Amino acid sequence: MLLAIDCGNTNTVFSIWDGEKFLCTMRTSTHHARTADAYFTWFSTLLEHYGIDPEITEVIISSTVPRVVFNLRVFSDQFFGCRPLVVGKSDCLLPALPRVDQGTIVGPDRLVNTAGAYDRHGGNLIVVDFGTATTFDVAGKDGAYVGGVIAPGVNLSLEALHMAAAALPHVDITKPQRVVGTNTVACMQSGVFWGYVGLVKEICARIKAERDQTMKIIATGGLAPLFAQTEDLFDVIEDDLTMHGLTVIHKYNKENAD
Ligand SMILES: Nc1ncnc2c1ncn2[C@@H]1O[C@H](COP(=O)(O)OP(=O)(O)O)[C@@H](O)[C@H]1O
Ligand SMILES: CC(C)(COP(=O)(O)O)[C@@H](O)C(=O)NCCC(=O)O
Ligand SMILES: [K+]
Repeated sequence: MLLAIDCGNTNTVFSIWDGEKFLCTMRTSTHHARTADAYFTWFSTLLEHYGIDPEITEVIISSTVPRVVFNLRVFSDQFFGCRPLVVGKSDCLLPALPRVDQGTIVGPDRLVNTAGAYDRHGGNLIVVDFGTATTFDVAGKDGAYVGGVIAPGVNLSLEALHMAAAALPHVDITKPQRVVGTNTVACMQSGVFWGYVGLVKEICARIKAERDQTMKIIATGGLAPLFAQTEDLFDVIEDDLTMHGLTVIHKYNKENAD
């Protein structure tokens, strides 16, 4: 079985893929100093809780935080006796090569999102991922990553207000009832929520105009459903898109290994 690990700047998600479906998904905060032993203690406790005893023989990792890869490699080697495939490393093949400026290192999560979305929907796509950053990943007709947009994440924006302004509290995002807030929290939520609705609409419209294409918009990340509540921002929401992309890349590497 395959263990797929998606490490973002905030959370690290582990999913076990039995070849047909995900058996379980587990989430922990991203912390580069977490040791292989600590991962295993957490991992095996949750497996026991779910009553799953999978035989993991392969591991694939996508990490936007380079430093965590070391301990995840040790985890993989020590507990499953295998060398993980790490997206973005030269020995990890991609179904389609990114078309970006020479020397640019694309976030592996964005390459994985693009591969996962292309596998499900074909080409000409915009993937909107509400993570620590909000990213727009554009897939060309052949499924290659052809560039995108990086904007501050929703929670990061709220946190930045709190950090920089003495009178602004820590606030969780929610859809405000009205645009005009009548208290500080409502004003902040309005600014970020409606600001993001506008940001998503404008960026997607401009991408479509620039590429002169109709493009399907796929949203992923925990906050995608919140933004879908209001307007028709996305064609589809898929919370398992990054994990699906990892299985696609893993399969491609197995089939094309020499
Ligand atoms: N279902 C959810 N509801 C509210 N906030 C969420 C949800 N899922 C994730 N978040 C928040 O969204 C932000 C990004 O999380 P995540 O998607 O895990 O980011 P990353 O992939 O960059 O680690 C974090 O601040 C996280 O707490
Ligand atoms: C843009 C990102 C910070 C998003 O990371 P995330 O929100 O998933 O933690 C990550 O994809 C990254 O570090 N990218 C490198 C630069 C690039 O993709 O062009
Ligand atoms: K992400």
